[in-house]
Amino acid sequence: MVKIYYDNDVTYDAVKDKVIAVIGYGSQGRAQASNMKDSGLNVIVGLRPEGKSWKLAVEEGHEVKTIEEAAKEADIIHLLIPDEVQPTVYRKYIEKHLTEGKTLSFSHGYNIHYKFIVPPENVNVTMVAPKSPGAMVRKTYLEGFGVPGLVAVYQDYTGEALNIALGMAKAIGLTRVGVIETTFREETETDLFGEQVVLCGGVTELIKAAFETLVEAGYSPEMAYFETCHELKLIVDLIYQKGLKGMWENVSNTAEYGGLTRRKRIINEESRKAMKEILKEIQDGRFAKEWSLENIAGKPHLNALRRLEEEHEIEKVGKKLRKMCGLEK
Ligand SMILES: NC(=O)C1=CN([C@@H]2O[C@H](COP(=O)(O)OP(=O)(O)OC[C@H]3O[C@@H](n4cnc5c(N)ncnc54)[C@H](OP(=O)(O)O)[C@@H]3O)[C@@H](O)[C@H]2O)C=CC1
Ligand SMILES: CC[C@](O)(C(C)=O)C(=O)O
Ligand SMILES: [Mg+2]
Ligand SMILES: [Mg+2]
Repeated sequence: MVKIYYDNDVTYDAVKDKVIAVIGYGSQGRAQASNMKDSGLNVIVGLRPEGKSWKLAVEEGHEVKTIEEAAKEADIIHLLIPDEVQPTVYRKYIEKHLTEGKTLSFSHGYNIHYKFIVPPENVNVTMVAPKSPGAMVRKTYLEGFGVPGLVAVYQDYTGEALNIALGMAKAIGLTRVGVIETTFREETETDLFGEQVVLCGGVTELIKAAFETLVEAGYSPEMAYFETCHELKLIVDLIYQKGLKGMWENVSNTAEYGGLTRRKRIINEESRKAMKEILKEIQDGRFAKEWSLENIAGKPHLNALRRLEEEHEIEKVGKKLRKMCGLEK
C-alpha cells in the first residue's frame, strides 16, 4: 500500500526557515516558485542572465539571482531546468556550493537514477514532483486546490529530508489533493514509460494514424480532426472525472459496443510486446544513454522529428478549427 500525505499530515517546520533556490523558471519552475512564495516560503530564483526567463521572473515579483549565486545562498536547491541540461549546469554552478547539510531537490528522478548527477554523501537528495504540467500546477493552486504529486528521498543526511520534500509539496499545493511517497527509481521509470507509451508518444501516433486513415479514404480533414483529436479531450475528461466505467456510461451503446469489440484490433499482443520492450529500454538505461548521445550530437533526430510533426496536415486543419472554437487566436 502506498503512503499518501494530505495537508493535515504535513507542517512547514522543516522548510520555513530555509532559503529555497528554484533553478529555472519554465513550465515547472514558474509554477512551483510562485506557489511556494505565495505559501510564505523563502524562495529565490536562479537563472542565467542572458536567458528570457529572467525578466519574467522579476516582473512576477521574484528575487532573481544567477544560478551560482542562488545555489550559494540556498539551503535547498530545487533543480527545475530541462533534464538534459541539468548535469552540465550542476557541475558548472551548483556542485561547489552543495555543502554539508544542504538539500538537492528535483521534480524528476532521471539524473539521479541514471547517475548523470552524483551528489556528495553529506547532503539530502529529495524529489517533489507534481503529476501535471506546470500551467495546471499554478492554475489549480490559484483556484484554491492543486494537483496530485509525489515525494521521494534518495539520500537523507540530516534526518529531515522527507519533511523537507513534504513541506515543499504542501507549499506547491500538492497535499491539498494528495502526495504519494515513492522512490527515485519508481518515479523515473513510470514517468518515462507513461510519456513514451501513452501520454505523449502513444496518443499522438494513434491520433495521426486515425486522422490519416480517414483523410486517405476521402473524408474531409475537418471531420477527421474533430473525430480523432477534438473529441478525444472530451472523452479523456470523462475518464479523468468518472473512470473508464463512467466514460462507457456516458457514450452511446453503439459507441460502447463498437469500442469494446474493436479495440483489441488496435492495441493487441504485438502492441503489448512493444510496451514491454520500451519498458525494458527504460529499466536497463538504454533510453537514457540514447537521449544523452542525441544531446551530445546537438539533437539532430529530435529536430527532424519536430519538423515532421509541425508540417503534418493535422496541424494546419487543427489550427483553423481551434481558432473557430475560440481555443486559439
Ligand atoms: N514540464 C512539466 O510539466 C514537467 C516537468 N517535470 C520535470 O521538471 C523539470 C523541469 O522541466 P520543465 O519545467 O519542463 O523545464 P523547462 O524546459 O520549462 O525549463 C525552462 C527553464 O530552464 C532554463 N534553462 C534551459 N536551458 C538552460 C541552460 N542550458 N542553462 C540554464 N538554464 C536553462 C530556462 O531559462 P532561460 O529562460 O534562460 O532559457 C527556463 O527558465 C525536469 O526535471 C522535468 O522532467 C516534472 C513534471 C512535469
Ligand atoms: C507527460 C510528460 C511529463 O512527464 C509530465 C508533464 O508529467 C513531462 O516530462 O513533461
Ligand atoms: Mg510526468
Ligand atoms: Mg516526464
